[in-house]
Amino acid sequence: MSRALSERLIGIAGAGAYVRVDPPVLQPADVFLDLSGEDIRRRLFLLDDTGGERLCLRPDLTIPTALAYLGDADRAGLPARFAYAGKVFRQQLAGSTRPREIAQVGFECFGEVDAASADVEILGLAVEGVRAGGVADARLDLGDLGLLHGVIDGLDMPERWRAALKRTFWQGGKFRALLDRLADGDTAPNAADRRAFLAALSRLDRDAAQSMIEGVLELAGIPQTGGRTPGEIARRFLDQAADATAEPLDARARATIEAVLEVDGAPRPALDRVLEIARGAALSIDAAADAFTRRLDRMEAAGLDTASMRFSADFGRRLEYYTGFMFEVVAVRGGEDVALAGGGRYDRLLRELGAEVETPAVGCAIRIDDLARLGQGDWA
Ligand SMILES: N[C@@H](Cc1c[nH]c[nH+]1)C(=O)O
Repeated sequence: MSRALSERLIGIAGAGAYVRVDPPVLQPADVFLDLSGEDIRRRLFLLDDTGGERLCLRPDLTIPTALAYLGDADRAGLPARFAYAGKVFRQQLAGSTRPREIAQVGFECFGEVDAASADVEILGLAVEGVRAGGVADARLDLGDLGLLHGVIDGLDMPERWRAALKRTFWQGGKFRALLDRLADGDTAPNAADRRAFLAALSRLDRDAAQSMIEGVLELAGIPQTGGRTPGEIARRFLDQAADATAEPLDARARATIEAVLEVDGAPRPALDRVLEIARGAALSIDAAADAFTRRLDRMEAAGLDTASMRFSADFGRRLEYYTGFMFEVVAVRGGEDVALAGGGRYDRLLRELGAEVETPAVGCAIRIDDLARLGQGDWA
């Protein structure tokens, strides 16, 4: 890891504005299993402490920074800004050439009520950081969960489906398979048998069915698969049972979601297109659209050229704690996109970690090794 580059980037936040933190590499695993999403949880390096505690190597520094903030009684509830430099650890699939150890410099801003200005402050640090690392031709990709959630929340469907759509909207094939299942039902070859089984399950008392399935899994010696506990697997079974007997997703609702997710391009015209689709489906997403516009106004006031940015409604990141604005700073080399920095807004995470008051948050991380490799500077 290029220490010189890390130090230089930490410095761009300005002396004193961001407090430097250095959270432990070993973290309690459960928090990450619960809050960072399925993709990261499959990539966790898990370890058992002899004391019985389940630990992991930190897969990111946002959650450890939030935990450090919440652990400091003098600070909790007050706005605070933190900077860090360190490695995160993620398992890679067999054959992947992606690194397991990733050096990051990051910035987190907690408790700032002016969301648009905090978003732009963080975006500005990422852009400036990448430029300071010697990459001057990076592109900015933007996403916004607010718009998509506004649309999904306005459509008629069970709450569980909304949550599933929000979790998978950026995952291409997996998302299409989910839409197919919600709209057409289960069409797998053994669908009739599965349906009969799931329908029988859905008639049982939920708690009794849950403990029965958990019992079967434990009896079969399946303690945990793909990072899921028997309890979670049982819950998913029961959810599928409920889905199998629910009214299918309406064709118009499906078409609306698909049309929104196709929107891609410069942010202002893209927003107009999303609004047009929402209006056509009699949905009101004014609050999300206003927040989006306010943020663009702030970006322009800060001297950023929004017309050259690329908004995609299906832009998503692997981490599931994001709740609104998301972005990546991307360089193209040899025809390949290399994401040098990324981040976004995560307004629920601190509450989920135990904060006593609403604590909006936004942050970003810059990937140091890729930046040092691509940049013009001599950072070795
Ligand atoms: N932790 C995220 C970046 C981020 C910081 N804050 C919010 N997001 C990552 O590893 O990509």
